[in-house]
Amino acid sequence: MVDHTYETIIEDVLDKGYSIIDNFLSPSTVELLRNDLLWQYDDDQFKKAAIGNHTNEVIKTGIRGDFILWMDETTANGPQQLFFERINDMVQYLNRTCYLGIFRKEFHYALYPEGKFYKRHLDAFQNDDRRKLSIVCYLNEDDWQPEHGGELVIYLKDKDAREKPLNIYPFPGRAVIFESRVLEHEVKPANRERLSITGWLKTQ
Ligand SMILES: O=C(O)CCC(=O)C(=O)O
Ligand SMILES: [Fe+2]
Repeated sequence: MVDHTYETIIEDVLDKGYSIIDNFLSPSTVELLRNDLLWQYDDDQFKKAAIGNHTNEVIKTGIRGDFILWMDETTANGPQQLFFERINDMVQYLNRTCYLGIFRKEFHYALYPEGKFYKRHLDAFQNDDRRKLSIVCYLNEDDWQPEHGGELVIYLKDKDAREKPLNIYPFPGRAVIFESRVLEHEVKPANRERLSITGWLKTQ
């Protein structure tokens, strides 16, 4: 059966390299995940995010200032299961219709304290290019406004190859999907805590 949301995602990513999907997660799922994130954060389960992967990771607060907690699907609690069901449904569709060959994924919760940011970067590692698609899902409060900041800026190119940044606000329920190896992006500081799930669909 044709799913219009997924078809739009596929078309967007092929055309433009990214897709923005509002209501990717329902308000009730966002609230459950937000409460779970905050509970785990208060329980000291998060660690300072590092740059690089397991073999060469370093903490550089001048580059990124968020705290993360990796999510394990095999031990997922109720809210996390809702999240993985949503992702798995999408991945199955992408694999079936586009032969994307995604059979691994990794996701983490992220909390950016007020004023923290993640400087311009690419999500693919120098020593590992298995990350194909990056996905960010925002878990912020319903009253998040543009003046709270915290934009995801993606650096697009216009048809003359001139750089054209696009600001995307982290509204709750919204997901942004983009090609990990292609699109440079950054997270601007917000004037309140900024909550999300970030992850990658991988080919191996
Ligand atoms: O939170 C976002 O909007 C993007 C996060 C990001 O770029 C990353 O974790 O690699
Ligand atoms: Fe990133």
